[in-house]
Amino acid sequence: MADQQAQPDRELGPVLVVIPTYNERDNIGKIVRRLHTALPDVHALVVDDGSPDGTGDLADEMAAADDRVHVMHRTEKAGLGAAYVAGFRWALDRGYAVVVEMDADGSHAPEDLPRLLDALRDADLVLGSRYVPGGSTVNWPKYRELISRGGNVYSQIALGAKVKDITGGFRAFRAEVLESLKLDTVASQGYCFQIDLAWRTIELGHRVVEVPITFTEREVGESKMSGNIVREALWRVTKWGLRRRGGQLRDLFAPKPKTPSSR
Ligand SMILES: Nc1nc2c(ncn2[C@@H]2O[C@H](COP(=O)(O)OP(=O)(O)O[C@H]3O[C@H](CO)[C@@H](O)[C@H](O)[C@@H]3O)[C@@H](O)[C@H]2O)c(=O)[nH]1
Repeated sequence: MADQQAQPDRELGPVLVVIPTYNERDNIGKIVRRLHTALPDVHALVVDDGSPDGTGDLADEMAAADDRVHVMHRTEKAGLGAAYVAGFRWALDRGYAVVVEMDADGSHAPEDLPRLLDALRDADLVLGSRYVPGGSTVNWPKYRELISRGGNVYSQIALGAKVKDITGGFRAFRAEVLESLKLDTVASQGYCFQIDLAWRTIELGHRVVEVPITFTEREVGESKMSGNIVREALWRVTKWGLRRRGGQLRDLFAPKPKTPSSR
């Protein structure tokens, strides 16, 4: 069971914030300090993919000095999705009740997390949303906003997803919901991991709500966004969408069960 010190809220239980890192040495200390100023009792797990800039070593020093900080070292850069799945398993094995996704680079404000956790009292997954009233982006290059908005519109059309920001990476899950998502079958590596998990959650009928957040472009370090990440999202969402339409067509043409009056 997770340390009781990690319990910020009697109703929700212990919270773990999973922070994936690749070359975030100049960001990780600051974001964890901000997190613990906003919510002193939550725990943080840094999932580092062998960052060449020494992020993992710095995270080890932070963990040695503060028992609310934990570190998972992975050998090589294997994508955001794989890092999160490993972090989620770690959380579930240790009995955390709430698992949060958050970037290391300050794009997501830890000061917004109390609002996400408040909303989780009446939900199973809370999405920090840039595209609901009150949400916004700051200093994001126009082309990034275009890709992000385009990805959301495409997901709405292909998957019928009703949420406005299915690609965002600041969100809070109830642990039992994560357990239900069949993490073993998650193959998404890049940012489409976000769509994958939100879509699985919606499909299972869990309660998903959006809370407005401000996403602020990082000031230090580089985004890991690439053409491959966009292409992966495109083909996976298209595949899921076609599968969904196939299912709908099958239902439409499936022989109807005979009712007693039609016999
Ligand atoms: N461990 C690990 N961490 C990674 C990897 N790739 C990225 N990260 C970490 O994941 C976080 C987000 O990566 P960025 O590359 O900074 O993301 P972004 O371009 O700002 O994209 C944001 O917006 C996307 C679109 O809405 C989101 O999908 C994404 O999650 C993120 O919030 C950062 O903490 C970064 O170090 C990886 O392969 N392995």
